[in-house]
Amino acid sequence: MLANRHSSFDRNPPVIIGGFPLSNDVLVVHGGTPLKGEIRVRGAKNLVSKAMVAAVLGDTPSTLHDVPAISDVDIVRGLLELHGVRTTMSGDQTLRMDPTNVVIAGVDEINVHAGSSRIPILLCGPLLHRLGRAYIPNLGGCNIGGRPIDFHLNALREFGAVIDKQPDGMHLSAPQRLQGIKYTLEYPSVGSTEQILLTAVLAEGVTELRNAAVEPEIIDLICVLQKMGAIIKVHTDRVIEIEGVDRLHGYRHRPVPDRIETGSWAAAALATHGEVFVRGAQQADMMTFLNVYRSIGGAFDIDDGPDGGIRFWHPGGELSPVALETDVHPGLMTDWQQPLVVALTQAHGLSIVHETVYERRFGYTAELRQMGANIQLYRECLGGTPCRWGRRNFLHSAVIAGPSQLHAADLQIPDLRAGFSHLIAALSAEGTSRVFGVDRYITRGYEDFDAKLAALGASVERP
Ligand SMILES: CC(=O)N[C@H]1[C@@H](OP(=O)(O)OP(=O)(O)OC[C@H]2O[C@@H](n3ccc(=O)[nH]c3=O)[C@H](O)[C@@H]2O)O[C@H](CO)[C@@H](O)[C@@H]1O
Ligand SMILES: C=C(OP(=O)(O)O)C(=O)O
Repeated sequence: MLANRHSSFDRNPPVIIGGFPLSNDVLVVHGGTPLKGEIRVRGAKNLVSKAMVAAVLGDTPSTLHDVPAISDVDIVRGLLELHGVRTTMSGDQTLRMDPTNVVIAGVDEINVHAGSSRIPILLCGPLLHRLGRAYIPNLGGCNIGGRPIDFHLNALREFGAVIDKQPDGMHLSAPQRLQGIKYTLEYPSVGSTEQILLTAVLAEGVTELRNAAVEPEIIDLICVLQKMGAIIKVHTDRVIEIEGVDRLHGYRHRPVPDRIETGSWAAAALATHGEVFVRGAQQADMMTFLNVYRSIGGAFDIDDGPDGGIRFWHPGGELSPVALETDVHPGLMTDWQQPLVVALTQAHGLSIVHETVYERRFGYTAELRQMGANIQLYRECLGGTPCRWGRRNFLHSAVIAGPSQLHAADLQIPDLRAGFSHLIAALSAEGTSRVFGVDRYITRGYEDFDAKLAALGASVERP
């Protein structure tokens, strides 16, 4: 039985007294110690889970190396198993997936995964191709905005899928082989681009996708699909062309490293005046982050030899304020925003952060304010570019006045990256904080973070 902390939590919510769950899902953090040492990042959460879904498209087994031990991987593994894909994980975190006998899973079994992650919707195309029908439970993922799935559903309908939306999930069928489409995304959504890729590769004819997302994890998914036998051309200006083929086989793949985890530890090094070597991190996909890091006053050094990585540190002196906008790739990734904001509470002056990808990704700043940070939220687009959330009553711009001496607090984590940013804040604050919800949220995307914190000399304990 695979671990699924989310669904078991959802079915058996802990007793809550005084606003905090009474469980051992808490990390006690004695702040004030600079993080110093080395940790390793594995394959990116946002590629590994999609590559696992891609394995369903093949008619022979696939092997994925360097899979992180995170709960999102457990969830997708559980979903694949329910669909008859046999999975085995070896000691070095290599995952083998055998999709020879894909079956339709029971609705009740699948609903155990309702609300657990965003990944189930990506199974639509692969299951429709393999079985002619699919059942997709309601999605989960971080609560950072409305996160509609209209682009996914519109595209699937154009491919020829019939969709029956029910309160507890979606039943889909493909009365005949899905057909290639010409589709323009309203916004370069990562998930919708992956949906279209995973559906188009086995559809009949050519699919032309315009305004596609081109995040490094998407390019890596295209590499996976190409290894499986797909024909995919990435043109300039966000145009992707997919020539449908009749069959795909298994793949063997080593994923791109997790650039979000890398950025998170980098921000932690800066906020705690520390020095962290992130083994496995690669420069190319971190370029935008590295520019921002340097502008703030952080230092880094790149070792691009075999088994190299990136060393991040606070070089001493004052950190500088910056004006940032999150954006689709190659812009500054939204998932870096939350850890970076904690580092910006230590910069001297006013920083501006305009979140243009999600409309509600600043909720976590309430706890930072409680710790002494000076952060004001605004409905206006404070960056250079008006975004989709301007004039629509969303607090999606932040002004951070620093530096602030953070002090300890009890913190309730609201989502994955916010959780890591709360952890960074607690590590850099004076005194002892309790961070609640670490197992529920942080394990979604950070492998073995207790051990990594210990390796970096953090003073943390489990009560
Ligand atoms: C598992 C995974 O890979 N998650 C990542 C993925 O999320 P995810 O794939 O869910 O994010 P999207 O890129 O799809 O979402 C971006 C924006 O598009 C909107 N949208 C999306 C789909 C749709 O049908 N309609 C619509 O309006 C969303 O509400 C959001 O405002 O990309 C995000 C943007 O890089 C990252 O923050 C997430 O970490
Ligand atoms: C938003 C994130 O993930 P998800 O899309 O899985 O909720 C994230 O990884 O920060």
